[in-house]
Amino acid sequence: MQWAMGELINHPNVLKKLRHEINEVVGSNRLVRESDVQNLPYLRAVICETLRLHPSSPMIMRECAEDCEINGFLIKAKTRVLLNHYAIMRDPKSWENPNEFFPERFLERLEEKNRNFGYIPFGMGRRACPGVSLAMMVMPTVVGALVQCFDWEINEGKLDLTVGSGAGAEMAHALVCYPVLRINPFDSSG
Ligand code: HEM
Repeated sequence: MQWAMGELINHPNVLKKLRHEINEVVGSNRLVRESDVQNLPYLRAVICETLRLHPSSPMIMRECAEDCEINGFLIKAKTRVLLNHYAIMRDPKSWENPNEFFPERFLERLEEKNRNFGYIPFGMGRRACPGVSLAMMVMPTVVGALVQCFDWEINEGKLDLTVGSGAGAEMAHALVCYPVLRINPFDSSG
């Protein structure tokens, strides 16, 4: 979620478009709810694009159950294979301008990308993440509420969103931003 907020702050046009969608669908008299998520395609696209660029598990591991051949390479049984999600989801063969934060790409043709294993922030197969439904409900709701209720100020012109060198590909620099109240959906007097 901090990557989503960082990308939104660095892409004011995306933030504006997202806020417009939330204003249209939810309005300002109540907070974004989980049940709104299905009616907020651009919000979902923002979360999908964030997970593409910043998967929380950039690498996963598998152990071969039996000898197999992949692209002409013999992989012996019991070999441990690392899958690089981070690289797969930035592969220029699957993604146009792969390093660019562009949520619109998820408004169409997502299924096709899934089938080609080009988009796997939650892994794939029988050990894929069982928390995907919960995550894809909670993250949009929280990010949606943060965008709905607050403007976000930062110290300099742009945030430094360099990816850190750790195995979790976390932020190299802590996200520092300041909320400024826009609307208070709990304020019945307004
Ligand atoms: C943005 C949120 C999340 C992301 C990006 C994520 C991503 C992943 C990934 C990539 C894996 C490895 C899948 C594989 O090996 O193919 C995984 C496994 C797992 N995740 Fe998540 N996850 C998220 C949230 C959650 C939540 C909310 C829960 C539980 C409430 C959860 C529970 C698990 C469990 C139990 C596994 C191990 C599954 C297994 O080995 O069979 N995850 N997750």
